[in-house]
Amino acid sequence: MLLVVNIGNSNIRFGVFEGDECVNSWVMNTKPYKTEDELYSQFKIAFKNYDIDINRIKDIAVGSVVPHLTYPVRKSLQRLHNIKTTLVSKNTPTELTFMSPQMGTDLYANAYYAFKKYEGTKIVVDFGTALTLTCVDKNGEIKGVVIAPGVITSLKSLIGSTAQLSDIEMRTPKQTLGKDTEECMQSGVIFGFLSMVEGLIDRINKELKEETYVIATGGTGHIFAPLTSKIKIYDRLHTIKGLRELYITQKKEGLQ
Ligand SMILES: Nc1ncnc2c1ncn2[C@@H]1O[C@H](COP(=O)(O)OP(=O)(O)O)[C@@H](O)[C@H]1O
Ligand SMILES: CC(C)(COP(=O)(O)O)[C@@H](O)C(=O)NCCC(=O)O
Ligand SMILES: [K+]
Repeated sequence: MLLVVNIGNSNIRFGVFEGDECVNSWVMNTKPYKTEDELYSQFKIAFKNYDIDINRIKDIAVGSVVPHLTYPVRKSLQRLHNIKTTLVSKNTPTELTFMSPQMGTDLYANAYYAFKKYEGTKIVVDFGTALTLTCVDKNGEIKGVVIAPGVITSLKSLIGSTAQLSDIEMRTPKQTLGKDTEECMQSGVIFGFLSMVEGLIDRINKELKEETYVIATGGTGHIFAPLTSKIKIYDRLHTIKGLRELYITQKKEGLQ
C-alpha cells in the first residue's frame, strides 16, 4: 500500500492507496505548529484509529506547500514506518508544460490529475486556505492559475476586523438578501464566493474561447459544487490522487 500525504496551509491530508483506489483518508490540522515528536505520536494514533497496519505501507509520497513542516512530517513518518519518504513537487518531471517557476505542489498535482483523468481543457477549483483555479489543456499545457483568498480565510479576516460580527455556520441561506446578521454573512460568504468562482470560470472560458470542464476540490468545495451547474464534479481526493500520480511518474524516472 502507498501512503500519500498532502501538507496544506490548514490541513494535512492522508490517503492510503491500494493500486489506484484510495481505501482510507483522514485529515489533521496543520496549526498549531507541532514538533517532530508530536507529529510522530499523532500519526501513530491515527493509524491505530483507522485500523491501518503500518507494515503494509510500502511507500510514502509527500507533497507540501508549507516548507517549515515538510522536514518534520517526513522525518516522523520515516521514524514510524522505517522507510524513506519520496517528496514530489513542481520539479517532478511529467508530460505537463508550465510557465510558473513558483507553482505550489498542490496546484501542480491538481493540474496533473485533471490532465490524466478528464477530457479537453479543465479547470480545477481548489477551495482551500487559498481559493485557486488551475487550468490545463488536453495537451498538458498549464494555461495559468488564479489565486484568491480562501472562503474561510476571508471569513476569519472579516470577523477579526469587526466588532459586531462573529463566527457563522457555513450553511447556504434561502435567499440572497439576509434578514439577520448570520444570514447576511452566509449570503456574502457563500453566494459571494459562488459568484466569484462562476465569474472567473466565465472569464477563463472567454479568454480561451472554449468551454472548460470544471472540477472542484478542497475544504469547502462540497458546499459550492451543488450550487452551480458550472462545476461538474466535486472530488475531495483530487489533489491527493494527483500527488499519487506525481509519485508514480517520479518513480518511473528513477528519482528520489
Ligand atoms: N468539512 C468542512 N466543512 C467546512 N469547512 C471545511 C471543511 N473541511 C475543511 N474546511 C475548511 O476548508 C479550509 C481548508 O481546506 P483544505 O482543502 O484542507 O485546505 P489546505 O489544503 O489549504 O490545508 C479551512 O479553512 C477549513 O476550515
Ligand atoms: C496557492 C497556495 C497558497 C495554495 O495553498 P493551500 O490553500 O492549498 O494551502 C499554494 O499552492 C502556494 O503557496 N503556492 C505557491 C505560489 C504559486 O503556486 O504560484
Ligand atoms: K500562505
